[in-house]
Parts: sequence; structure tokens; C-alpha cells
Amino acid sequence: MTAIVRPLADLRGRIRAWKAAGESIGIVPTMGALHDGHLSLVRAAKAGCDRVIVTLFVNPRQFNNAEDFAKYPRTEHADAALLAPLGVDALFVPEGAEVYPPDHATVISVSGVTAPLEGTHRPGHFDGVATVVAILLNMTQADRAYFGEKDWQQLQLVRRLVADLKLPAEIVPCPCVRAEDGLALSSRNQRLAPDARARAAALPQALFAAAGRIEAGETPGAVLEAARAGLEAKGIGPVEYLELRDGETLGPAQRGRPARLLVAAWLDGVRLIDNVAVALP
Ligand SMILES: Nc1ncnc2c1ncn2[C@@H]1O[C@H](COP(=O)(O)OP(=O)(O)OP(=O)(O)O)[C@@H](O)[C@H]1O
Ligand SMILES: CC(C)(CO)[C@@H](O)C(=O)[O-]
Ligand code: BAL
Repeated sequence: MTAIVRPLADLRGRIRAWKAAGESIGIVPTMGALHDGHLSLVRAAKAGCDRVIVTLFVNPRQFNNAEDFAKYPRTEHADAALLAPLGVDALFVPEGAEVYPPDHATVISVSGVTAPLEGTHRPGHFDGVATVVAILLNMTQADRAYFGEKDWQQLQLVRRLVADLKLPAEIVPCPCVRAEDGLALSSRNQRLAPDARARAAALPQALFAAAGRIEAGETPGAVLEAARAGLEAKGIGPVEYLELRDGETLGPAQRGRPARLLVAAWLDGVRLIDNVAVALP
């Protein structure tokens, strides 16, 4: 079983010893309920760092919906057991009051990259993410931090945060891990009833098909309108957004730059997100 570590003073003691021995530290920030997507980040961290800390904190500040926070799966001991065979050095599970003591007064807000998409549909979410990521990087004094491309806009936010605040950690992006039918693995998938889970594969299928049509030269607006209607006809909806964006700034997509097609849609009361690269013709 991987050691479950709290409070911060305990973690800091371990970090001091590792740093004194000249060892590098990688972190994988998570909200727990670990699956193969998280484990792929852990494997990347193990390959790139001497010591690996997985952080588990269900961050209340990034939930703009109290029911979503209440229902978020909490499986700390199962998570520690899953990490054991991977040789993780610590599962850091800070208490809420240690991350946000009652006199906590600092909010980090990253503009630009956070404005559209998730930023529009989950007000306050990205301030919560930016604030907690800065706190976790400082708590762990990580040399490298591993983030999944499944949360594409979050990854661009973290890159901006680290660049703007001159934080010393290197941000390492990791590809999205999918189920056999193409659905991006996500802790929230657990909430899908079996029939809804079977229908969920239509989301990545529509996303990849739309990306292919845009790459083949069809007009993005028409392709995306048809894809949205197709999803809603299959009972996947409402589609909150299905948009082609610049892959880095999340502004309008531009020829000659990497573009990204991003989607968020509801299925059976569960909000699914996904994204794919698009090479503009
Ligand atoms: N399928 C996946 N492939 C690669 N990385 C992933 C995948 N799912 C999650 N991650 C990454 O794991 C890290 C922790 O994510 P988180 O704990 O929120 O998991 P999640 O499954 O995305 O949960 P949620 O249901 O909140 O979306 C993030 O960097 C996220 O991008
Ligand atoms: C990065 C993160 C752990 C911050 O709470 C969270 O947003 C997540 O799990 O992707
Ligand atoms: N994986 C992103 C965290 C969230 O949805 O709140």
C-alpha cells in the first residue's frame, strides 16, 4: 500500500530528505477515484523523476455545483492500493483546512485562456483550479508536474500560470487515455448507468468524425452544427459547447497554428468533456 501522507509537515520532512539526496520530485495532482488515465500520468512521472507524489484533494473551490462536489467519488484507500504496484512514494491527502485555513485570502485568476468553454459554463471553476495548483506546487516543491490532455483547457491554464508566476516546475502534458469504445476515461463516468455508458461512445465518435471532416476541408461551422444535432438526436445533450479553438490560447482557431476541437455535453445527468487535435487544411 502506498503511504497516505498528511499533514504537510510530514510530507515536507520526506521532501527535505529526498532533496538533500539530490533526488528530483514529480507530482501528479488528482481528485482521486483513480483510473487508468491517472495511472498513465503516474507512469510518466515515474519514468521522469526519482520520487513521485500523487496528490489527492477534492478541491471545493473548483466546484461551481454543490451537488457535484457532494457526489464526487471519495475512495482514498482503494486509490492507495492502486498506486502501490507503481512504486509511488507518497499519496498526499491534505485536509481541507490545511489547504484553505479560515484566514486564507488569496485567489489566483488566470485570464484569457480561461475565458471561453469551461470558463463560460463553470463560473469560478478555473480560479479554483489555478489557486489549488499553485498551492499544490508550493506544498510539494515539485520539479515536474504531470497533467492529462483530457482536460485540455486546464492544461493550457496551468502552463500560463507557471509561466506568468515564474514557478520552477516543468509542466508535462500526457495523452488522453480512452476506453476501448473511445470514451475518455473520467472519474465521473462511474455515475453513468449501463445503458447510458453504452451510448456515451457516440461523443468521441462525433468528435473524431467532425475533426476529420474539417481536416478534409469542410466548413467548420456547418460540420459542428451537424455534429451537435447528431449528438442531441442520440440523447447526448444538451451540448454545452462544441467548438474549434486555437490549441494554446483557446482563442479563435487560426490557420498555420495547432487547433483543437473541444466538447462538453450532458448524458444521463453526467457532464462529459473531450477534445481532439485538428490539423487545419
Ligand atoms: N482519461 C485520461 N487520460 C489522461 N489523463 C487524464 C484522464 N482523466 C483524467 N486525467 C488527468 O488526471 C488528472 C486528475 O484528474 P481528475 O482527478 O479530475 O480525474 P478525472 O477523471 O478527470 O475526473 P473528473 O471526473 O473530475 O473529470 C488531470 O490532470 C486530468 O487531466
Ligand atoms: C488539477 C486538479 C487536481 C486541481 O484540483 C483537478 O482540476 C483535476 O483533477 O484535474
Ligand atoms: N478534471 C477536472 C476537474 C474538474 O472537473 O473539476
